[in-house]
Amino acid sequence: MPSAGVEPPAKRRKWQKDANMVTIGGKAFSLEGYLDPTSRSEPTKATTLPETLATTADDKTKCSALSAEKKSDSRPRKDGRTGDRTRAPKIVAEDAALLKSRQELPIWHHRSEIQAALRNPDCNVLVLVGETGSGKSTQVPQFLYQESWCRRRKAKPSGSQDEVAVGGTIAITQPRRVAATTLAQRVSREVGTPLGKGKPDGLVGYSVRFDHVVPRGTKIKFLTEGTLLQELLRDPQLRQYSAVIVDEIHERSLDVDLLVGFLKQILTDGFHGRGGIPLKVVIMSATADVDVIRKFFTNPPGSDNMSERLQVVRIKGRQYPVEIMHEPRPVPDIQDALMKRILKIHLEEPLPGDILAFFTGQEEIESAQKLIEEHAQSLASNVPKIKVCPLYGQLSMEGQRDAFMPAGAPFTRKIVLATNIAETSVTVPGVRYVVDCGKAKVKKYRPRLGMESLLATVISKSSALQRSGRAGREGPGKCFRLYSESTFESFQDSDLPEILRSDVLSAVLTMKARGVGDVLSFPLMDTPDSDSIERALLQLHYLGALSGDGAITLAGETMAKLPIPAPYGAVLLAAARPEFDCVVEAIDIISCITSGEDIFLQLQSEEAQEEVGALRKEIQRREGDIITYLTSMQRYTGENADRNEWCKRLRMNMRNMRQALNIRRQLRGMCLKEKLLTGPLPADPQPFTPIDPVRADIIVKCFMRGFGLKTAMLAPDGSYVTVQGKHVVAIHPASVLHGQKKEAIMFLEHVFTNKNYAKRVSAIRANWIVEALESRY
Ligand SMILES: Nc1ncnc2c1ncn2[C@@H]1O[C@H](COP(=O)(O)OP(=O)(O)OP(=O)(O)O)[C@@H](O)[C@H]1O
Repeated sequence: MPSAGVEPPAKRRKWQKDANMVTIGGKAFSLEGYLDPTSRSEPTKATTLPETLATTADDKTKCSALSAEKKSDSRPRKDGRTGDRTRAPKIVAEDAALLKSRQELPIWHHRSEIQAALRNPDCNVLVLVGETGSGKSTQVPQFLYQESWCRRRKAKPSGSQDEVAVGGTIAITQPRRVAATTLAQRVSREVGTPLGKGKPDGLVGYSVRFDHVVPRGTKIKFLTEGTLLQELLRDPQLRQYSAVIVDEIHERSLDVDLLVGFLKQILTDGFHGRGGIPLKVVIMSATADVDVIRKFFTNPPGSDNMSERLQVVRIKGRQYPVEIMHEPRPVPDIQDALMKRILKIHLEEPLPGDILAFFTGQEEIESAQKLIEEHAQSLASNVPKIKVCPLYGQLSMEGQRDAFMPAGAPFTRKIVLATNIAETSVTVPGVRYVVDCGKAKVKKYRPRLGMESLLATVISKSSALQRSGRAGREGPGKCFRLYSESTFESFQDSDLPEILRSDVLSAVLTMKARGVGDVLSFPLMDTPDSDSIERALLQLHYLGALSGDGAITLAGETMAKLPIPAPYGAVLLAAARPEFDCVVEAIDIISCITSGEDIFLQLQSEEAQEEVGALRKEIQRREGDIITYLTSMQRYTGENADRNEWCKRLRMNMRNMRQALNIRRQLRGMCLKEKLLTGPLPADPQPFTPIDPVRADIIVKCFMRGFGLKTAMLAPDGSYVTVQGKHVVAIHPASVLHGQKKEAIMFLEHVFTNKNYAKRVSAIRANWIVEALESRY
């Protein structure tokens, strides 16, 4: 296939002269399909569904299910769980078109088989494997929520005198927020109780970080794996649920591995803590290794044999075909190839049909967005307009939502630029064309060095299949792989589970907080090496999360509840102590750090660096990066006029700053709840006063309570040598301290890219290291 190219300006005039043809990369393309926008094209398919819907046969069943629910219905509590009160959701009849599309899904014909498998009192685990788009995520919870075993019941857990309510709701987990929220929206419409403002009742809800929408009467709740793990800390037997559906298990995130470990514990302890009422577990994926899952659930060391309790259902086929195209040979420059392919599709393929392109990271997406938008300005009037929507994990929920809305204007194509967050589970409405760059940024942790690397690496076959599965969901689709067929054949079948390649600190803390005494014998599908676990135990002890005998401390319990890595949790706990008293400032800093790749845009040209460097002087601090983050947040929230304009002037990442505000709000709320802060806090905007150097030192010292082990001393040869491990590190070029010599430094991140780098660096005194290492809670 010839390579396409971005039209050089000189040739653009030709488009205006000869509107039927354009030349890209030396090849002429016809624009016939676009020539008469009014008659030939339609806007991309709208996804908003009518609110007034026709009554269907299914509604009768649903209404009776709901009237049964009336007797023991639920009202949301502050913690997002449902109570046992009487109030049924108001039913809106289901759209006939939606029902028809459900019935056309391959999984529809397996409805009875799935229901029968779980009705069997001996079967508590169902493994469901079906192709992408076969209907697993949207349909399975709907097949199950009216089953009699799914009713809320009263039971007396062993050792308790009182009856408690058990079951009534189905939890369905997703690896990411975007999948959980969009699936909840879709399923809520399919069951006829669409989610929305002013709709307190409904059968479907969701719970993700920053957002909990759990209407009264919720029977199906979509959650991220992390949110369900948080619920496990409060409710170790998951008593509010009758079933937990673990979707997209093939992703093997650290959270999902922990989650199935806890589920297995609940399954194998005889449900005593649930008053004998079983919890059903459904494991789903298009690309999972069934043998691994079967082995995990049927061979519990030291417990009864589960082999009869596990069933497997396989669903064949997908609704629409996806044509897969490979490059004839490897492409030299991925970013360039992505741009060319996207623009080529835009010129060659007719509307309707949006594009979803997979990039490696936020930075790559942002630079591509800029180029495509610039290019869109110069398109001839008879070529469709372009709406670019970025989609990556750190983008705020509102920012992500755009990608799921129709382009919004006639004769416009939506082009979604995504990281692998759109790889599994999601349906991006309108998408017919997928472009897969064949790479993803993957975090790898080297426990001995305590160092993380984030490098773009080739994806697995499983990822490639998932990516192509994003096309062909609403009609036949095409997937353009920017690698050759033989390259695809060389990919590993699946990715290495996260637990084997990342820091297990937070996983060990979660286990401890959930009462796991011996972490090494916790049931895991893949066990990290004992060195990594021991290191995590030692670090948690240093952070004050574990006592000398390995039990969780009160401080550790609080850290486990906070939605940030344990070292930042330790910083917040220290900040609440009278000698530091800087929780508000610590939250500002942590919010900036955890909001995305960086709040400061990286500037390519030296000219731009010089120009912005002068402007950024007003926020840069000689103490280093963390006080610079603090000043940035204080200036941003203190901005009275136009915060976006302020970001533009200083070349700050507007999206990340907005996300930082969300995190700040959430952390403030949690710190008030945990009594680390006393309210009320002054409302923004507050007048900006630069923090004085004495207070700045106090804040840096407070951060050392979480990062005392991430320190380095200046050696006589001018290099920095880490206190732990004695490795040479360089200050990262993105740091305000880059190129400077300080007595000692503390860094919050240790990464390897082309060199061993310390990131987010602060200047410290050597004696502060001793103080921090000797301190204990
Ligand atoms: N938000 C949505 N908007 C429009 N259609 C949707 C939406 N979500 C799902 N669908 C439709 O429902 C079909 C089934 O989606 P579902 O997510 O249940 O499949 P799946 O088998 O779980 O796929 P995967 O394995 O890729 O997650 C999609 O192919 C699409 O046609």
